[in-house]
Amino acid sequence: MESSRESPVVVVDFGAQYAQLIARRVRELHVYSEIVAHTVTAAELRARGARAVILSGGPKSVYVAGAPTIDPEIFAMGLPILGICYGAQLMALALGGRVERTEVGEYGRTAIRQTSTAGMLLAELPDSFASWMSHQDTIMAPPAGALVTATTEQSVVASFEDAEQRRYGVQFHPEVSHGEFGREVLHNFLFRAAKLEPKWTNFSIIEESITQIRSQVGERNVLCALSGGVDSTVAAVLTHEAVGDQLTCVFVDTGLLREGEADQVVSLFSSQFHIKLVVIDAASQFLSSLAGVLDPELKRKTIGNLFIRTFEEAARDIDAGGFLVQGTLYPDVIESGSGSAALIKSHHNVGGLPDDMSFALVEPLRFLFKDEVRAIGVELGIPEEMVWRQPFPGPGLAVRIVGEVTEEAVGRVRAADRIVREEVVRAGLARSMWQYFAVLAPSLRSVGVSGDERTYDAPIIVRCVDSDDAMTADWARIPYEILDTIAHRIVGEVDGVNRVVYDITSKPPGTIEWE
Ligand SMILES: Nc1ncnc2c1ncn2[C@@H]1O[C@H](COP(=O)(O)OP(=O)(O)OP(=O)(O)O)[C@@H](O)[C@H]1O
Ligand SMILES: O=c1[nH]c(=O)c2[nH+]cn([C@@H]3O[C@H](COP(=O)(O)O)[C@@H](O)[C@H]3O)c2[nH]1
Ligand SMILES: NC(=O)CC[C@H](N)C(=O)O
Ligand SMILES: [Mg+2]
Repeated sequence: MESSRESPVVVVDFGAQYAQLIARRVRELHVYSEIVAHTVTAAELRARGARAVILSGGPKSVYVAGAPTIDPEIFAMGLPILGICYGAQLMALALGGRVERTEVGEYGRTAIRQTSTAGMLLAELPDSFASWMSHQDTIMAPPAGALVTATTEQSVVASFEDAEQRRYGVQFHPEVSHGEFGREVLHNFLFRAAKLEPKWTNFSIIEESITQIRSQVGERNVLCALSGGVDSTVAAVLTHEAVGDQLTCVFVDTGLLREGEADQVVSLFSSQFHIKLVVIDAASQFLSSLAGVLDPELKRKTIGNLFIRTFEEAARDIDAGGFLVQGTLYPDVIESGSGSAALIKSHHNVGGLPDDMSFALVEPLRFLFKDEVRAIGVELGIPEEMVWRQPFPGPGLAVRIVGEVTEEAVGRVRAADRIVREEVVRAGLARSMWQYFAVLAPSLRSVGVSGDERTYDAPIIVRCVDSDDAMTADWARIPYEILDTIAHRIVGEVDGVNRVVYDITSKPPGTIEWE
């Protein structure tokens, strides 16, 4: 059976972090997919021509009052349904199974074991593999009549299926890049269980974006917030293709950048592109506005505000037409708490924007993930060193200081960051890791001894992670000798630091940055 824009696989969103990722994975398997809110009715699904339904994860617990539910008629439509995490829990609850809060949650890599060979969803997969989990609640009994096809140490029911009713559920997340065989699980659902055909082909994102920018901007001038990172560089190049010289890029030196960053960005950008670039030094405003700010959300909002006020000032100078291009990606949007998704952190360029902002936003990458943007960057001929630069957040070193941002703290974390980068590059590991950096916890002091003297100083946390899209991440297994060199250099070269620790938390349950 074909799936097209007229007959999609519908992802029902319960406030998931990963709903967009599910739809993307389905489309990558050449089946058209779109997302709807959990308030969708059976009649609406019928009207949309839905061919199959995927119920997403979500932050709530299915058994609490007010938790999002679904029109029960959807289960009676005869459509193939796959529940993922919250979605699977909801199916269990609605269809005669049982869900309970357990004492031990499962977060990140989790070994899963098949308990039946009769199932379709895990067909042709190894008996045991590493799934990726993010849950506290557990399905104790599957829907009535369903077969339990896998378990883990903590999950009585890690997957279930009822082939006759065409209902399938997984506690793990096949859509994230960190688990093994996720693609195969979705493949089995779409092609074995739902019997769809892989006929849909993706549109050209580059062509569509250029057309879209042109029609949004028209003849007016436009300003682009340029950080030198891959997202804003791609956004700038797409906009330049669309409206040429109507574009001016603005790079803000926030005083929260890495060592040498401002000069490097400006010289690399100017040497590669013929696009107008304005540089604004706003370091003293950023530092003074952050004085006394301890709360990470307030910090992020303060920074988001300042960025916009800085762009507004720049816009007055260059007669910008009221448009601001940003390299916003989907993770920035979802983590900032869009729709029914929980707020994880306000990214400065989304949740950190002031309410009274006068710009209309131009965000060609808003529904994409970084690995997709990198692929576009390569296609646009953007140099490798820009495409593969490690991501650096707009709020910069401010979210790598756990506590107040002072000039002294910025100096310390900047020096430690330089050491981490130098050693990672020297070891030839830069390209293999997603991000590698230092975090300073100035108020968490510990006792040390150096040169026979007592010290009472702050620790530096070294954070190196592997990821494809920042939605999930794992700590990088970098060789001990490199960690050892980094640690020695940091305590030897950075003032006020007497201890170095390595962060071995995956995302989930951690995030990549500390604030
Ligand atoms: N220093 C800056 N000056 C101007 N704009 C900025 C600056 N830092 C961030 N931005 C804007 O905020 C957006 C989001 O920042 P983000 O760090 O997510 O993307 P990026 O810097 O383009 O890419 P990367 O994630 O690879 O660092 C950027 O795309 C850019 O539009
Ligand atoms: O431009 C940005 N503005 C922000 O406010 C922001 N917060 C986090 N990040 C980056 O986003 C990715 C996911 O971060 P977390 O796992 O810490 O949520 C990681 O790559 C982070 O470095 C940001 N980028
Ligand atoms: N990722 C999810 O869907 C989580 C579901 C639910 N909130 C739990 O903790 O079990
Ligand atoms: Mg950046």
